Amino acid sequence: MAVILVLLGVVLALVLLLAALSCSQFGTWSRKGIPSPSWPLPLVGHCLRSLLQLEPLYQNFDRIYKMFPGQPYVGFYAGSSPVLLIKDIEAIKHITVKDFHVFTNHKLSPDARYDKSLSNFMFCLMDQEWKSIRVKMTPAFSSGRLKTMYPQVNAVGERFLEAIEKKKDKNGDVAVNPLCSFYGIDVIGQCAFGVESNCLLEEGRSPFLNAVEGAFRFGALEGVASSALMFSNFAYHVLGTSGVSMLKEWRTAVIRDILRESSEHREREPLANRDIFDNLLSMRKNGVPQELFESQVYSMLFAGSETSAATVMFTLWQLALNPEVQDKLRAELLEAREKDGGNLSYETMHELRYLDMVFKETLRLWPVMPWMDRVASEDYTLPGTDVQIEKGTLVFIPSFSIQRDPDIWQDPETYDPERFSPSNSDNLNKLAFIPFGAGPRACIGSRFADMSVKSVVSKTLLNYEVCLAENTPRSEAELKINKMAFIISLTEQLPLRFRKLK
Ligand code: HEM
Repeated sequence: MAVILVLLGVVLALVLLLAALSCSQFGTWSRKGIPSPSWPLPLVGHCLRSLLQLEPLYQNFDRIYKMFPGQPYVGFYAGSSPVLLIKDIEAIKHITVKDFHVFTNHKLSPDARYDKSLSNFMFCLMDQEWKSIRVKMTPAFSSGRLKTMYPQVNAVGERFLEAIEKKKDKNGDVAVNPLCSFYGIDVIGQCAFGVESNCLLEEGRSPFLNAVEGAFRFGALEGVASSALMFSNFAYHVLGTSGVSMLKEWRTAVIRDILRESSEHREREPLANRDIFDNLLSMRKNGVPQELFESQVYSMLFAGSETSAATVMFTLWQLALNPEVQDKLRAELLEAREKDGGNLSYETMHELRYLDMVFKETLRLWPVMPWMDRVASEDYTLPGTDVQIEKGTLVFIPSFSIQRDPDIWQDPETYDPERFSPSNSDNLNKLAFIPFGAGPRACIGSRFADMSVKSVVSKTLLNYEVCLAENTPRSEAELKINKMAFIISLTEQLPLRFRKLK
């Protein structure tokens, strides 16, 4: 009994010590005169609701954003870390573009001792190492390369239509989110992994899907490790040394085997038209080490599949909620298809103005990566202000909140593609539309995402009227948002009704 009491005493003392240490920076924002919500809590700062999984992180940040209307910056504490939330658009331009050399890196840069593969992902690489990989990967996303991948993407889109037919019930209802996820994985699998994955039609039987899910579906422990990495270096190292990390090597073993096979296959049977995977293979041939090469392949899959899938899902849902927008878009698509002799070409698809407006409006309301971060690599003063950002400070750019800010957007909660019409361009603050980030570190795959989302949405509308099913959520409040994920995703199936067009 006495031993137990002593042990409990030691644990309690340790927790109290940790709690006290975690508060050591809590005076940062008041010292600087930067507005900040009151009462940060030991160990969690202002993120208690997210840690208790009552709301996803982006909603937590959105609450903080809205607490200080009219203020350009807000300081808060994520765990023990002081974070500067930037609301001012000019300051965002400075951080992401003009003074990029100071804010080159993300905080999410895992320690290679615990997270070897992940620490080599393009998103996590730092400084020169990041630059060297980014430069090598950029040609994979040129217009010419995208055009040559368009037929491959279209072929996956055809399978999306087949999957709708296969899945729909007697009312024509289909849970659309799994199909969108399979579409996202098949497209990236095909163009960046060199595999004919066909998750759309094979579903559970697809070995590629099983491998991807095995490697990248994070559980609660991995979620804790990623939050710890973001918000408490100390907690991340404690977890790492105890064997808890985000992406365990054994998890990637199966997917690594598939990659080995697909690399050998591509070398034996090269494609006539080069794709992202060819670019990755050339990189390896030209001296990029195997581990770094593998991580770039995984990072395409990781960063490119669920993001595009969620965008397809939100677009179809918004079109079902807004039938007049859907009709207008279909009219544009039908006219273009007729002019093109029955098939939408790559060039035509990119000329379709209303399709682009719909794509942008969906990403304005649903930027599936709802915030971005940067870390200051040296002491920095925000131009035109006396706001000092010390070396090592974490800076957040809350795209979700900015893209719904009523001081920037008229009637921001309304889905209205017309706000992106050319006639409205004078009223639009383009810098406040940042679903793909901004500056040299913006999403490398944005144009690929544009192509793959528009392609499958066009195909769907040319073949189906997309309607609300009985149990489709009618409003945002009814959506069951995943409270654990960094990207915006749903925890429940989203049914939509598909009526075949004559
Ligand atoms: C609608 C779909 C997508 C959205 C909304 C999206 C959004 C983003 C955002 C916000 C960032 C961070 C940008 C920043 O910090 O400034 C990012 C980075 C990245 N994205 Fe995407 N993305 C999408 C699709 C894709 C696709 C299809 C690929 C690959 C084929 C991709 C690959 C990447 C990579 C590798 C990075 C890290 C870039 C770097 O650190 O240099 N993304 N994405």
